Amino acid sequence: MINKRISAIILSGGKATRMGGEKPFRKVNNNYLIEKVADVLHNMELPFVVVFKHICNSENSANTLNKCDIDNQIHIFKKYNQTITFDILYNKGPLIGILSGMNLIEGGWVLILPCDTPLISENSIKNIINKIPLAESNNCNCIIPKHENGYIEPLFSIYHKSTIKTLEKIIRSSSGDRHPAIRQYINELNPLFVDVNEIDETHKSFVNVNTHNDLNKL
Ligand SMILES: Nc1nc2c(ncn2[C@@H]2O[C@H](COP(=O)(O)OP(=O)(O)OP(=O)(O)O)[C@@H](O)[C@H]2O)c(=O)[nH]1
Repeated sequence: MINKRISAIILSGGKATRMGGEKPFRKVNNNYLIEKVADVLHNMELPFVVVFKHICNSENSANTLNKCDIDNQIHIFKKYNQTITFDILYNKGPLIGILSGMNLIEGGWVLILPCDTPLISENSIKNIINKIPLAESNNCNCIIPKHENGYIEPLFSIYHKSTIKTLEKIIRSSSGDRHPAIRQYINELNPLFVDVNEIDETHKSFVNVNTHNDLNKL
């Protein structure tokens, strides 16, 4: 049984422009893409919040979710019996997804996962969660996998709920159409960077699906 101080957020919004939209509900074999990630969390008995895109499909608030979106979202709610929610702002990128999910989580550590990593393994999640005691003893408030070349995996990371104030500040100060940068969030935190090989030596858990070609290769 996983410690209840840990919850997860599955980021399931975004425009998915490279895929032509609707990334969470693209079919992989007989499952939706998002179910690959949700199944792993479900098997681990980790509570989670799924954050879908803002209920308006455009700046025009009259253009809201269609029936198919809603049916798919209800399917996820019924299948896992976990909270589903929506971005509180339109088109602001993954940070608004994290904030929208964190708003519904009482406290503790929050594992952030994208919906588009169908090769994610239970072991990789256990490995990052096992870094929490080290983060706590070093007063770190997030745990971020890092590759040898310096590339980081901020959407397969753990953040402490106490970082929500920093997140709100960054989102509030962002302007125009540009998405607030996740790097800016991390720069204001005290991260524990961990070698990706300690999380998943195959790196498969970090492989994300962006195009139809990526989907066909699975
Ligand atoms: N809730 C939420 N999730 C997002 C948002 N933007 C991206 N994501 C999620 O973050 C993960 C990585 O997304 P990307 O592939 O970088 O962006 P995308 O918008 O899905 O796709 P592209 O438009 O092709 O870049 C995916 O799981 C997305 O569902 C957002 O604005 N809100």
